[in-house]
Amino acid sequence: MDEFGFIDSIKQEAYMQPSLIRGIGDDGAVFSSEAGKSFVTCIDTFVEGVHFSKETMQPFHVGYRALAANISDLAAMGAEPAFYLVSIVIPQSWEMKELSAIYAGMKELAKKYQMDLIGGDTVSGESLILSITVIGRADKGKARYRSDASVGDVVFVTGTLGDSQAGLHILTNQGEYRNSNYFIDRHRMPEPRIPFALGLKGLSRIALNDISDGVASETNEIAEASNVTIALNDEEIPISSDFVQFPKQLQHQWKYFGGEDFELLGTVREQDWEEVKRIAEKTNTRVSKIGRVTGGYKGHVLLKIDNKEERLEKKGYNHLSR
Ligand SMILES: Nc1ncnc2c1ncn2[C@@H]1O[C@H](COP(=O)(O)OP(=O)(O)OP(=O)(O)O)[C@@H](O)[C@H]1O
Ligand SMILES: Cc1ncc(C[n+]2csc(CCOP(=O)(O)O)c2C)c(N)n1
Ligand SMILES: [Mg+2]
Ligand SMILES: [Mg+2]
Ligand SMILES: [Mg+2]
Repeated sequence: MDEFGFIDSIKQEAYMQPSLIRGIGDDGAVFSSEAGKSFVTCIDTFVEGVHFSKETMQPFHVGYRALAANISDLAAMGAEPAFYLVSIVIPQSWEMKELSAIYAGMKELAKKYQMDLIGGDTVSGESLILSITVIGRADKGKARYRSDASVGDVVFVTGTLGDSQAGLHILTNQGEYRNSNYFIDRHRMPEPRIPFALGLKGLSRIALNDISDGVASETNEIAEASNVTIALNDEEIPISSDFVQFPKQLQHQWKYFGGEDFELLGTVREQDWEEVKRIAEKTNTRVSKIGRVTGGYKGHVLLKIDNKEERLEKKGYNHLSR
């Protein structure tokens, strides 16, 4: 199969989004804007040897995880997913059936959110790289920013933290672990929190960020963007029941600095916290209050742990720490 045959093979037979005018097959895709809506776009890249290896993921997971990370950014912006474009760099060593499986992984998740694949690019290269652009829409004035935290807000997080790195650890280390499939799935097939994020549309103000690099890094991002201090409480950080089987030091490392959990971190007014809990229940999403926004130092995160309060540094997965 050549480049054009490949493009034909990944093309959807029918599109789901009514605003799409022209999808795959021309120099660009065309879709119409909608009254009262703003577009939101995000791009993230997924690289063999950096984000995955043949040891940690099957081709299906590669596609699923790469698109999930992008949809998670749409959730963090309060946007409803609509379209995606995929740029793929393909090494000689990857077979056509593996490439089809990558697209099957993306398609499974795309179908869930009625997203259409409307374009991309195909080139050969040395390692497998997927770069995905997603396009979503938010009601005008309702995109959610990292800069919207205010003193007095409740800080919350969805799901449990550290599971993805526990899964990666299981996949790359020998050993017997309880519930290993749960942790492996959390690493390979994270669930973007779209229903929860869209359920919060009614709130007048909420700061949101998604956890790709670890809650320490993302909490610092909100604190910096909003010019506030955020105080977290270690005892309130949610972990899954079998997370305690790992050494204490690894638990600490993974939940604060591990990343790839793709949970949402947010801050809301105290009086809106009940509504957040109601929407979480309605959308089957676990949510936990983990701290408070306070005044004082601007752009700092403090962590109460073992009866001490210390600074939680903006450390975590960083591609350019050299
Ligand atoms: N190479 C780049 N060129 C232009 N803008 C960039 C580049 N890299 C990042 N950005 C922009 O910087 C901001 C922060 O991006 P960042 O990638 O840190 O966020 P994220 O996608 O939520 O996190 P992650 O990549 O860890 O999932 C975004 O506005 C992003 O578009
Ligand atoms: C084989 C293998 N080795 C290491 C890791 C760990 N890892 C890679 S990227 C990243 C942060 C998120 O990246 P980004 O900021 O690009 O979203 C993390 C925690 C992995 N997933 N697979
Ligand atoms: Mg990014
Ligand atoms: Mg993000
Ligand atoms: Mg990152």
